[in-house]
Amino acid sequence: MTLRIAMAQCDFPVGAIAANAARIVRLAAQARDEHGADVILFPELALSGYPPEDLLLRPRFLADCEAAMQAIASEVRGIVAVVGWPQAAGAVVYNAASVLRDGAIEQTYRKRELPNYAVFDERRYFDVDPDGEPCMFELDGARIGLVICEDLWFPEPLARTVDAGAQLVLVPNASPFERDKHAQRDGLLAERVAESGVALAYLNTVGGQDAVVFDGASVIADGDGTVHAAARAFENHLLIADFDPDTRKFAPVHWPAEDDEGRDALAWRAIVRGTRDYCAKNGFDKVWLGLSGGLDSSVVLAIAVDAIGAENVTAVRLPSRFTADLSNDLAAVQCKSLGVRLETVSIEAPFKGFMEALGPLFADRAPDVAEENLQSRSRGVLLMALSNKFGGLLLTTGNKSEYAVGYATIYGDMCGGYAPIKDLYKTEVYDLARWRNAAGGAAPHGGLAIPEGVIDRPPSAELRENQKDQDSLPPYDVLDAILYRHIDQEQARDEIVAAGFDAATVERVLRLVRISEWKRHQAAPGPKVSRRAFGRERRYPITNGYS
Ligand SMILES: Nc1ncnc2c1ncn2[C@@H]1O[C@H](COP(=O)(O)OP(=O)(O)OC[C@H]2O[C@@H]([n+]3cccc(C(=O)O)c3)[C@H](O)[C@@H]2O)[C@@H](O)[C@H]1O
Ligand SMILES: Nc1ncnc2c1ncn2[C@@H]1O[C@H](COP(=O)(O)OP(=O)(O)OP(=O)(O)O)[C@@H](O)[C@H]1O
Ligand SMILES: NC(=O)CC[C@H](N)C(=O)O
Repeated sequence: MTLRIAMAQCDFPVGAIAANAARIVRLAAQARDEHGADVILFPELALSGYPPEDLLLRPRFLADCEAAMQAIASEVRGIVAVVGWPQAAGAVVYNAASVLRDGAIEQTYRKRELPNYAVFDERRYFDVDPDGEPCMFELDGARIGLVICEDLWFPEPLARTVDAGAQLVLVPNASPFERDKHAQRDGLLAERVAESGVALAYLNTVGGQDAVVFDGASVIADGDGTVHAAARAFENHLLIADFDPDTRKFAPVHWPAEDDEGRDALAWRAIVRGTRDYCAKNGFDKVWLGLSGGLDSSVVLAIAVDAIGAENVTAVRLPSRFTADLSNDLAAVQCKSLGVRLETVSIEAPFKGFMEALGPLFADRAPDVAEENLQSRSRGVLLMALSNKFGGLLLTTGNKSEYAVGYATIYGDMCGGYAPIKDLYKTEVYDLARWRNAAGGAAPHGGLAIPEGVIDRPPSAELRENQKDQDSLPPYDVLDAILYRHIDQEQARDEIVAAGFDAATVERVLRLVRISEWKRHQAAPGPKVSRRAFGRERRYPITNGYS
């Protein structure tokens, strides 16, 4: 006899306890009534959303979770539901998942391995129960175990569960997307199954939460080591599979599978989903951005259109005396291709106003970065005013290379609430632009989503005559290679130089990274796609005597 397993690869927003509880009850009923499921699995901390961060320090929040769990349990009948939630027990809190059956909480498992690296902070909030037992329950004669996310990354929790007799282990997860993580997860599942012979149902949550995006991409693995195709990433699905306890094999029933579109496709979809969810969950139905005719804003425009639709995006050209005609033309071409409303507001008048006001103080000092940044700040002021007047979120367009070396004007082009390409080095922005044009779907009104001319022209901030990024920075392929070694791989100066990079260039780049830490601390959040994103994953002191 086979068991029908439902897996709710869905978005459970952080803090939305009542809405999440209602959704859990609704999905359990749907799995039972529409699909004849015997058991439904929900993601890690589905009730509170993941990660709830310091909400977990509020006793009232924890009490509300407890009350909601009791209410959910009372409604679950005719199906077993496994629901993740933060369980307070006296002064400690556990990252827990409970087995709900026949209107009651039958048992509760407490996570044993608490991740405390990268974006994870679980030891700040949760305890490990020293007396914690493996979780096992029976369903129609099958023996089903339960471990939670990081537990699977160590052999011991699964081994204990298998020793207790499990034939199938359910694994609720909150595992954020990063490039190449799918292969890493597949490898992990294959390794654990090879060690244990147990079948695994690995369910991941989905959706953007501030600077992380959960990709779903849930996986089932048979007891003989066969890892089935992952479920479609970044999409909500009530997944259904049948499990045969005798053979320990799965048969997918409703399992929209991920196409192998490659790394760039996944990164694009992560950023699009992160941008869409940030807007929706924070109450924005439209966005603004300054569109310069350069690569960064052009790519951010295409992302915004894919995320929330062209009709909800307004691009603004903000030309100055240094803006090339080509810049204005390319911005117009792109907006036409994508069907985006384009406004134009010259910054000459506000810039002159600032210069007049400052004239007596600046006196006869030669023009320098102060005048350059005033142009950028004029743009920031105008864009924020538009967002204030008409509503909507201002997207900021900086990339990882710029954030790394501080090549952006604070309170200028860094204005804005969300930074979609913050975790892409400039060379990766090029890659994604080319991928979007080649494989990301046609522009609705002809032409390319990102005009070829934007990709071909040399990057420029256009804050002075004939300015090019390469006047101030090494070529981006060199810069990004150094930054990748230093930031993503934590290599020191000597290691980077030993790899063949010019010593003076390396020193200059590393110095720029160090002195721009303060800018990053004030920067808008953006979706993590790399293994080492700025923000909570790379926490450096601003005031720092170590070079
Ligand atoms: N440790 C620290 N803690 C707190 N504040 C600190 C600080 N160090 C400097 N500062 C402050 O920061 C100021 C300098 O930072 P900031 O004003 O950003 O100016 P800054 O970093 O000097 O210049 C911005 C750079 O970004 C380039 N750029 C590239 C691409 C686009 C754009 C654009 O705007 O469109 C600009 C632009 O060409 C220029 O090279 C200092 O005057 C000082 O007030
Ligand atoms: N003329 C302009 N009109 C509207 N926005 C502008 C203009 N110039 C700059 N901006 C805004 O400032 C941001 C920073 O400029 P930056 O030069 O770093 O990026 P870019 O022009 O989009 O790309 P690239 O660096 O490849 O030229 C732009 O992305 C855009 O949002
Ligand atoms: N929430 C968790 O325990 C996640 C940790 C895990 N290593 C992952 O990213 O998949």
